[in-house]
Amino acid sequence: MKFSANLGFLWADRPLPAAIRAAKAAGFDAVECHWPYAVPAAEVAAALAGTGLPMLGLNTRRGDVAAGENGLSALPGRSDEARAAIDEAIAYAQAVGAGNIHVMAGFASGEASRDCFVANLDYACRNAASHGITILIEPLNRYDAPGYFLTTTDQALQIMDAVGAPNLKLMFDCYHVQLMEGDLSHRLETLLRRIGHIQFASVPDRGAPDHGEVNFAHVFALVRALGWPEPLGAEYRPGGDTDGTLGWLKAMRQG
Ligand SMILES: O=C(O)C(=O)[C@H](O)CO
Ligand SMILES: [Mg+2]
Repeated sequence: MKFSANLGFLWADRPLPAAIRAAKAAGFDAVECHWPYAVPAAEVAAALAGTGLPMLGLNTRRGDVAAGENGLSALPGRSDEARAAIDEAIAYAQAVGAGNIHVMAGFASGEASRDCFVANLDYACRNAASHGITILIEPLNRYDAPGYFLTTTDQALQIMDAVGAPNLKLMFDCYHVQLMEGDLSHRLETLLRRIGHIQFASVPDRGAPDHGEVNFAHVFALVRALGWPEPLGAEYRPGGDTDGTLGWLKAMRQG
């Protein structure tokens, strides 16, 4: 089983290059991040080369975070900014060798937002395709992100079908899916073909995957049995020193 450290949460107290080195030292197989844009891509690329870890993915900018924005691509009237964020993400992903970009929808609802999201995803997929980059969309749960445009896997599939691009996939975050829909095992089995990346955290507290209402030993074994070849993304809040939360990883390595 391979695992990716999400450096938006794990070792988030360290500069990104140091966090990449910490993930390597802890035994992760890959890393992924949220919004790396404050760090020059060359510094991230050098840390990746030094550790040999791949960067799996990153997110598009959220917009005006201080004003509470959480993505731009489903906001009618904001497509110029949304597409600039997509262009920026593609350039950064290319520079660090990341294969996935999560295009963030934002707080929105209704038909105009849906059409706007579909059009911006079409733009993202067309521009990412020539670089071999996959575009991801991720349903977020209503407790952490109330009012976010994309909340369920069914809605994500409808959007993906409307865009119709082969390089548009679902970010299946077990944490969000469990909170919104449950039935993780059946959903993983039936959606696997449409999934581009899998993430996890305990539910409901978004901690390490060694407690809470989801049995991750079962989920990991299922994903392995389904033949999923990619590292699974550990996207949990360590609530302190990350190294002190990695008992689950050591147990997986021993088992
Ligand atoms: O919140 C999540 O689960 C994510 O994966 C996003 O990348 C950050 O909003
Ligand atoms: Mg996630």
